Amino acid sequence: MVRKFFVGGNWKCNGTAEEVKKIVTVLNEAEVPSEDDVGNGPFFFSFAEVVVSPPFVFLPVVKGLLRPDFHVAAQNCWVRRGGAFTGEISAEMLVNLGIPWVILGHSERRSLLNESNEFVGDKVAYALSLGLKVIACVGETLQQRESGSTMAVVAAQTKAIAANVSYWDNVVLAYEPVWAIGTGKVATPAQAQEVHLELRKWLHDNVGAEVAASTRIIYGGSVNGANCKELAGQPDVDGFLVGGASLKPEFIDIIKSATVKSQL
Ligand SMILES: O=C(CO)COP(=O)(O)O
Repeated sequence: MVRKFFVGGNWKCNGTAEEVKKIVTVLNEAEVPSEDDVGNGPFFFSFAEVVVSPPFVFLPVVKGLLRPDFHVAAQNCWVRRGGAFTGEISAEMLVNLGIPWVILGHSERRSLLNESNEFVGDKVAYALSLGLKVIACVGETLQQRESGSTMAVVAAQTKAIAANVSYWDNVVLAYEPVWAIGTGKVATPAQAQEVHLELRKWLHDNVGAEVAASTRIIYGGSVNGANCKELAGQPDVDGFLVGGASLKPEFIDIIKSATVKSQL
């Protein structure tokens, strides 16, 4: 089963107009492997799908300047049709601007803005209904991990997402343990693989074998240029959602870790 390696850069609430242009220049000048470089391994992985997610206000400029083989994502969108919702950005607006992807259910929104599993599920449903592709995030807190409830937590989050998906080709599942986000404390490759495998089993048992085999499950949480290769070597890690390091030139090294798949 071909699962194209996926590397997302979540810029979060960072950057000035000048800084954003500089990051785009670095991305545009990067030499990244072609499909030929990585497409001949036993799993026929082709070169990574790269999606960067600037803050809303920079989306048009980034989309306008970014190389055509990389794409952009919004970091959120409103749960239903736009209207009298001050401060919100609707899925219709993203479609209107030609933004193909949206990140939904990020842990920072779940914890800081109280987004529940159901609310995230409703957002997923609405975004998908308009043809947007969704990076849907799940992940446990340190307390949940230490109390042994990691799988129960991510399964409940995934269930609320899955209940709203009928076409899985437009969904990437991002496993982002909260304790690893922005902390410099990355999950070990074994810890990441363990949860990714469980998530794939969950998809197998609750959605179907084909969806489980074809859906990209990506890891996020303190991924950097130094740890990405070992993580990418895990069989059920299909790419990354990168925060801090996506603002730096080492993001290119993370993209290049896609080549690890062809060497497995
Ligand atoms: O939240 C993340 C990506 O969505 C991960 O952030 P860091 O890579 O900064 O830990």
